Amino acid sequence: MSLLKTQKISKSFKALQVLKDVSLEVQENERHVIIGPNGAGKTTLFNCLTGFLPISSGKIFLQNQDISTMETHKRVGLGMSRTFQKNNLFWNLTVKENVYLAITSNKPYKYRFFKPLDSYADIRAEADELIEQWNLLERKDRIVSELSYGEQRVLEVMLAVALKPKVLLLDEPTSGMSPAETAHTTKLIQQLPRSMTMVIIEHDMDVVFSIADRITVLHHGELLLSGSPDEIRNNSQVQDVYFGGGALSHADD
Ligand SMILES: Nc1ncnc2c1ncn2[C@@H]1O[C@H](COP(=O)(O)OP(=O)(O)OP(=O)(O)O)[C@@H](O)[C@H]1O
Repeated sequence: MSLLKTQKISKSFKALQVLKDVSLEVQENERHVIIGPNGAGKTTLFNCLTGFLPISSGKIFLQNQDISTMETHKRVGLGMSRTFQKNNLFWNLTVKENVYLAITSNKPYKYRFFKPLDSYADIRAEADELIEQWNLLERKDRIVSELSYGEQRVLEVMLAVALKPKVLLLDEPTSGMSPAETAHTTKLIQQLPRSMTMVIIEHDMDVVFSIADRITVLHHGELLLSGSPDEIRNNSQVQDVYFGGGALSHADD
């Protein structure tokens, strides 16, 4: 069953058409990676899916519900969570405090403002487990602005995961990470529950081919091809038009 579907969506910024009749289907439990050259329209597609930008035409469905004009916070309420290419964190709070806030935003309202969040044992335990899994234990009490860029990216992915979304949208999750952070983050993404459907924009082909069940190639705002990793790797149009031939052969499956 398709969880997230677009029907011929287009997006223009004045005279510039950035998305052209994009019809994309993301199946439930799928890890769907969007690739394409710089400026292909990948982030714009994410902004349209999540409601940060209104589409110019077409329709978007989440679990068969038409969400084309729905506000972002309502889409979040239906189970969408995303990260941004640039970090979107509470800079003056600690790592731990950022995690507490992400976790409580997903819980029924029982956490009162006059009681510190870390006095709740259930929140503390859930936060500690996440922080340890994502290798940020030593940074737990640091203010976010003191972390390295790579650590901030790790934290942002972790916060999106903490919301336990139905569909997780990650915009270049490993960009700016060190090779070790990239490897660790890729492994953790692979280990996330299958019930968490994912749409991921990624440039690093090793990461793409180690995560993707299905890949969509965007080119000049159009959907060039959606297919299995092998279909994408072996497609001559993808090779010639986008990768200039041969570039995909370096990636491991
Ligand atoms: N708010 C905006 N106003 C005008 N043009 C925009 C806006 N946002 C994006 N664009 C343009 O839309 C095109 C696609 O941009 P987008 O960021 O979606 O591409 P991308 O595939 O995500 O690229 P990259 O891989 O470099 O992140 C670019 O030409 C960009 O300049």
